Amino acid sequence: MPEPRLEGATGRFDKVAGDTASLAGKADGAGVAATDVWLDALADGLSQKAWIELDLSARLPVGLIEALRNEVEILDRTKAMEQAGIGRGTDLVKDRGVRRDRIAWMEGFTAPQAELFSFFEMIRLGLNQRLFLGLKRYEAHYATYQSGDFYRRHLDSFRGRASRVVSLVLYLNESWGLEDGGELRVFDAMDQNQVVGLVRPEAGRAVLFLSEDVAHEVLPAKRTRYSIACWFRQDEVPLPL
Ligand SMILES: O=C(O)CCC(=O)C(=O)O
Ligand SMILES: [Fe+2]
Repeated sequence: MPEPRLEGATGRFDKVAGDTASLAGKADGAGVAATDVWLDALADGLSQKAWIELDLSARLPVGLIEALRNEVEILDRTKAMEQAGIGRGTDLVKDRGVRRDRIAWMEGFTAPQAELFSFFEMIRLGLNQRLFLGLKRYEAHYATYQSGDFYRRHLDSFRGRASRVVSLVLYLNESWGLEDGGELRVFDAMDQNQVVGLVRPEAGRAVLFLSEDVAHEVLPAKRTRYSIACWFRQDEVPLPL
């Protein structure tokens, strides 16, 4: 019975679905229904194969990707980005043999970040409603990989920690060619030696995957590569990853 389910979905979702519709420039019922169908596809992708590749360029407000790229370019140029590590707090290890990117955590205060955060919030609620994941919040950072930088194969979360549950990576790079390298290599959730995807970090492309199950790796970039990584988490306060 699809109708009652959809009605229930939009009912519980009113505020967020409304935000999304206005983000997409259509505040009508069709916009809300289209968002529901899209969220269904995300949930299906995660539950069936643990990861999904997306094109968010038409889903995000016009100009947002460019505005975010401008922000990260400024952060990068002003040396406001810090060497990324592995782990958190006292467990944080900065190992340049594993990852070489630099990051800047997002606070959501600038207009582009606030718009992006309302989009993340819509995804958080949409996934909770469909997959009962109990995602309480999300955290996000910009990342820059300079030419030669990489991030070796890893999982974003360790099983059983109930911390990072769903990962989302959004790319911000215009005209990224094959010769630019820097693809995200995605491994099978069941067999970490089997490559199941190679995602070019082109502006508007994104990947969504289960943080505990899907190993992935950033191949060496051959020019500066900008992205945003976001993690939807089950814990209220940051626990070690
Ligand atoms: O930028 C990417 O493609 C993935 C980054 C990543 O795996 C991470 O930050 O954990
Ligand atoms: Fe990762």
